[in-house]
Amino acid sequence: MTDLGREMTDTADPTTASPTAAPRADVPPQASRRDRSAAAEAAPDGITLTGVEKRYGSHPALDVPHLGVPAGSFTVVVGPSGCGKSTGLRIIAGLETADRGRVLLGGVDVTDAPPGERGVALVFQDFALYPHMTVERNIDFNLRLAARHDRRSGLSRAEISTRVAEVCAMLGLTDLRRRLPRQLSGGERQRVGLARAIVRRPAVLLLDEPLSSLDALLRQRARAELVRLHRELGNTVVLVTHDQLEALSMGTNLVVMNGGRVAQTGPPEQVYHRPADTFVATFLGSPPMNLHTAEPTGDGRVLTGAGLSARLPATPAARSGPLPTPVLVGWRPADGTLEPVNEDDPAAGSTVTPNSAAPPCPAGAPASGGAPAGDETGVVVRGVADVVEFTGDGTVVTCVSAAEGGGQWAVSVRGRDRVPAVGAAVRVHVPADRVHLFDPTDGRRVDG
Ligand SMILES: Nc1ncnc2c1ncn2[C@@H]1O[C@H](COP(=O)(O)OP(=O)(O)OP(=O)(O)O)[C@@H](O)[C@H]1O
Repeated sequence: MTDLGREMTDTADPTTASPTAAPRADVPPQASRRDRSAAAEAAPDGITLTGVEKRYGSHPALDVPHLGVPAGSFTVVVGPSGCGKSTGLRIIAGLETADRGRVLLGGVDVTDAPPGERGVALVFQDFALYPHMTVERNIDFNLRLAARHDRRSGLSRAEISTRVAEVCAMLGLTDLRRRLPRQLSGGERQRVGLARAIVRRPAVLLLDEPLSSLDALLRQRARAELVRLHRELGNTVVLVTHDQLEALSMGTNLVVMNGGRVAQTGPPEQVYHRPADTFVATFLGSPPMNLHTAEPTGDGRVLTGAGLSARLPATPAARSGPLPTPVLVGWRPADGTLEPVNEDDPAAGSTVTPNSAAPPCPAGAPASGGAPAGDETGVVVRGVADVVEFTGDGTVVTCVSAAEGGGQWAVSVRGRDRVPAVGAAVRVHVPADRVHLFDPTDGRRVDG
């Protein structure tokens, strides 16, 4: 038996899926495998889940009434451990069967199709490589298999060799090409798994934490390469991650999951700046969004809480009806600006130490310790610096509220701006357009 002949007996591995691509919307569900694959190569398409539910025993792992992954998008799925991210990916790949619901790839119902016929490539966190094959053979295996099956549409030896060389260079594997998987570190094995999937240029690429074992530098490189690859291929990528930076920076589309459900979807900027509820608001962003309980007074434009006062604009965009009482006031640590503390402020009296060569606090800023001055809108919070953490490109100052019951909150100080010393009184202003309002009873956003 030739090498390839021996390798071909190993094709039971579902993670290698089909060497072709995903089906297309204009191909009917009953289309043959060959038709689906040919159409898919011409135009990759999106993914739709409808009414998908999955339980393990009595535990509901996934409950997705509807989720659309746009064709050609780079969709990042993020959420806490155990929220159903991998289960969803495995159901799309056909490695897991949903209890109910349908999975459509490019409008074609593949719910009952085996993994190998779905035209997707899936890369796991712990991708299983063929132990008896070198790195190079692991990577080019599916391409050689496809070429062997279909000599007309398969790639030539030279084309395969070029693609493998490209992908090895991209993932820093060139010098490891002759090694066996057992001679690689965990991170190197993971890179081979990734190379093996992307070398096929699949129309749908599913990535389950594919970068988690890489060191910071390689991870940064692989991130950029994946984004570039997606731009070049225009395929549909779904990447599962725990990593905030990956979630916000890599994708064109973000899916935030919580407890088996989709909490919010949309472009990353939109989800970050307009979180639908307190879960999304506090899950995305580091440090997380600060939340304070406050009571609207008068016409609802003025809010007061422990160590907090706020004045909202007269006509807040898209807000309908009165605010709930109490209401949760949210702001991101990076949206707050340190202001000078008035000597009369009950929390004042401590000093502020400058960073070396740092500019002073903003000149001309209102110096009152209470509500935003004059007609100014926004939120003012007051507290005492408790923990000061240097993060490289800034500093995070965690403060204890100036008033009892106001809890803790954090403000990010950019670059070399002045940083309060531990124990210093701190006053932070947040502009009105950076303030988020939520209903404490269900956590839903109430300001549009
Ligand atoms: N084979 C299984 N048997 C029983 N329970 C399972 C099985 N697979 C997953 N689960 C449970 O289903 C839920 C969802 O698991 P899943 O692996 O999809 O979560 P996840 O969001 O990918 O988590 P992580 O980020 O930790 O990988 C979890 O509570 C998990 O314990």
